[in-house]
Amino acid sequence: MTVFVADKLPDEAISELENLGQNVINHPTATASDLDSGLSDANVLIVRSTVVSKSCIENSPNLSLIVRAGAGVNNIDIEAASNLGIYVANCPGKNAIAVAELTMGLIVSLDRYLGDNVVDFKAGKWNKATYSKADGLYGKVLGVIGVGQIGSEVITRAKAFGMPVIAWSRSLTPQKAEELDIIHAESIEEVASKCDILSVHLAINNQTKGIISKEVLSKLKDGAYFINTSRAGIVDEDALFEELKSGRIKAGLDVISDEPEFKQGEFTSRFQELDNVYVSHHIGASTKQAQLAVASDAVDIVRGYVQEGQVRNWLNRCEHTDAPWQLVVRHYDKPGVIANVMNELKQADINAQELTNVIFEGKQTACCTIQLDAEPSSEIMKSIRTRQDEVISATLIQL
Ligand SMILES: NC(=O)c1ccc[n+]([C@@H]2O[C@H](COP(=O)([O-])OP(=O)(O)OC[C@H]3O[C@@H](n4cnc5c(N)ncnc54)[C@H](O)[C@@H]3O)[C@@H](O)[C@H]2O)c1
Ligand SMILES: O=C(O)CC[C@@H](O)C(=O)O
Repeated sequence: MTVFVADKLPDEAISELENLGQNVINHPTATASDLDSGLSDANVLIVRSTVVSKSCIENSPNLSLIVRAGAGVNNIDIEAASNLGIYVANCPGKNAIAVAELTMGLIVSLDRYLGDNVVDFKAGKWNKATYSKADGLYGKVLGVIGVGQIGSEVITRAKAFGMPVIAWSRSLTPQKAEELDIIHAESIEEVASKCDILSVHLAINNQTKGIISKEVLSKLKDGAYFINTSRAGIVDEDALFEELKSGRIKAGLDVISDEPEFKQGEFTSRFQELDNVYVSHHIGASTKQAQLAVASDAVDIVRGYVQEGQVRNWLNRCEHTDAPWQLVVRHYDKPGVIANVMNELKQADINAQELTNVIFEGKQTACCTIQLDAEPSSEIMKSIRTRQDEVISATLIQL
């Protein structure tokens, strides 16, 4: 197989892929436009933030697996991949600690004006007078939106700072909050109005786009900090800009909507004109520790695929087929048995949606489970059962 790596992965990961016997094409500086015209040979594509568009997917005839070496998958056109039966997988949680560390770093930096301290120092200015006005973090309430892998790591670290935590997450119950020793909020607005620092850790999708709305931001206390290390689209960025311009709040952002695709070069952003915002260069995941952990997970996904045909962390699998019937056929393990069962179903225009076949010790017998979109008639069932040299039993289950 050919594995195309369209982003920077550690050298160790490239060697591991080669050691799997794969033909590896390593393109660490690839951009979306490099991929848009398609990859003629690639069977597997590994990316970090590089955009994998519909055009790339539709013009890559041999592509069967896309691995996101990271958590968020909004840079991959998953619908286009699903339409062509291409697996999409990611590496969740492997960079969560790194992002949580940056989150705490942004909070400390805002409180102590660390960015400005350094800029003034390099410019030959001593400014203890201005930078001695930090508030301190102990006892400040941290609001967390999204208690997933990163949100959980942030909570752990906030507690070590002596910061009480109030959180909202779609699956956070009062009981779970009690177990985590945090305060449960009924809504994002409630968190925003009660916290001193609001940090967002949601995945971006149709439901979460713009979820940190103008209204949510307006609920923040005067002097509050807003931290975003998730995705720019989670927040109404125009509303955020206006709040920051008014000087009412401060922000630490690792993600902004005009983030350049290139890794190094000149660029402009409206946030550059504001003193009360620190923008880091989308480096949440970029510690050596996290990159090694993510890359090793990505290689492991490829290993499972090429060696066992299994895709770990498969994201675009249909969770529920809605198949109303399941046919379980225990059978002798010999050629044509499943084909004969499928032929019976085909003649009745019944579609098999998911099919698994497992084999018993001794390799004499096997069991095939088939999910069906319609009920086979008693004649079909009888016909399947009649082949006694092939079929041990055939059972129909309504799901
Ligand atoms: N700055 C960086 O470099 C960096 C690195 C890693 C991840 N991220 C971003 O952080 C996000 C979170 O990462 P994670 O590892 O914690 O992921 P995760 O899957 O563990 O957590 C995602 C959270 O989003 C919530 N969520 C998802 N869909 C939702 C919906 N429709 N409504 C309400 N809540 C919803 C989940 O319930 C969960 O709490 C990623 O999706 C990615 O965009 C950024
Ligand atoms: O790979 C990166 O540099 C960023 C990854 C990060 O945004 C993620 O979602 O995992």
